[in-house]
Amino acid sequence: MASTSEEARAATAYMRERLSKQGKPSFLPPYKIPIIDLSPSFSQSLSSRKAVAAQIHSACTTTGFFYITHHSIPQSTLFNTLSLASRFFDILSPAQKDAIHMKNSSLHRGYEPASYTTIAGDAETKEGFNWGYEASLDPSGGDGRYIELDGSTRTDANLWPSEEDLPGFKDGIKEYYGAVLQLARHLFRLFALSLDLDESYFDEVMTHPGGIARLLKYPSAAAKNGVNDAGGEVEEVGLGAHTDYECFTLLLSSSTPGLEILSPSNTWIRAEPVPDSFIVNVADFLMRWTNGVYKSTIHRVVNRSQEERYSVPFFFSINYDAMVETLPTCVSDNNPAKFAPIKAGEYILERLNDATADGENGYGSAPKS
Ligand SMILES: O=C(O)CCC(=O)C(=O)O
Ligand SMILES: [Fe+2]
Repeated sequence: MASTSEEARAATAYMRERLSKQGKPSFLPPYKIPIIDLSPSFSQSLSSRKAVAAQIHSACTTTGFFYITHHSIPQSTLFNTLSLASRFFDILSPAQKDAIHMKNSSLHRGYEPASYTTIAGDAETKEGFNWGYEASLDPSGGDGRYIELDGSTRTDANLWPSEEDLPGFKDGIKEYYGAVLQLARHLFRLFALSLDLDESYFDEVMTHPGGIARLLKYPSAAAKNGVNDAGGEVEEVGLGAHTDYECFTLLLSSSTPGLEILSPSNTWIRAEPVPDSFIVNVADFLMRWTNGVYKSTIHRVVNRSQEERYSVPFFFSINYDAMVETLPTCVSDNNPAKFAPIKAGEYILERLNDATADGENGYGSAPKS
């Protein structure tokens, strides 16, 4: 079995190979991203919950991406969160942003200017702000045992703008983060059912879970696009092609499209925004944990519209100190366990470091120079 760093390198090589075959963007719908109505998952009836789990299983073994609707987070919370994102980027001055710059964080937290990351040598257009789990943001209060990606017990990793600079920001973040964290826990119980495991199978590894979230702003195409030598439009990539590293991502976005998914035939498919939904995608740690049964799909963001795009991804991980081995229901004679047991935090940190080492994008992206 490969070592963790060999695995990280293999993941990067896999993505390069796929991208070398990519076709022109294709916006025909040969590949449909399913929409799953979560309402029955809140029912007392196990068979209703299992029916939702079956849809999750089908999506995770094919597209690796799905939308969820009727997820229980009020529309007003979604709206307020996207407003927080626009306030953060538009109100804070360059000096106020610089005071919480990601360069001051060993754990990739804080403000990330567009120029901070590159994709194939060009700056990505997105601006970001990253933060992670704090027990004070967890409606369950946590279990007092949170550890950081680097194994430390520090509680000061996040870099927040001051209340004076951005009144109400931290309270708004707390409301959103708490809601999305509880939704992720609910979803992970459905994931357990979807994998033929007891519904409570993952409960003990989500008591102090890793959960990085980001605010992202992608400027409009009008603000960014130039014209190339042949007179065609130059397309600027907002966020380069990547897979996510954790268990799964819950993505909230404004109504401006931009997210694209690499289909099995290596064409880019647009994920059109669905009102009041989240997009959920399987990430690499869960793909590994399920022995490759659940698919972590390559995606990127290109804002081709005349409007800005705002998005707020939440990357749900289990407790970073949890040791996992391949799920028993994902191993068979035809599909023997491919991966060695591993600690969640160790895997994610290795992937972040690998992304940093080769100077490419991804959460934890490398500085440009
Ligand atoms: O902004 C988006 O729509 C996607 C963001 C994303 O893929 C990421 O941050 O990993
Ligand atoms: Fe992503």
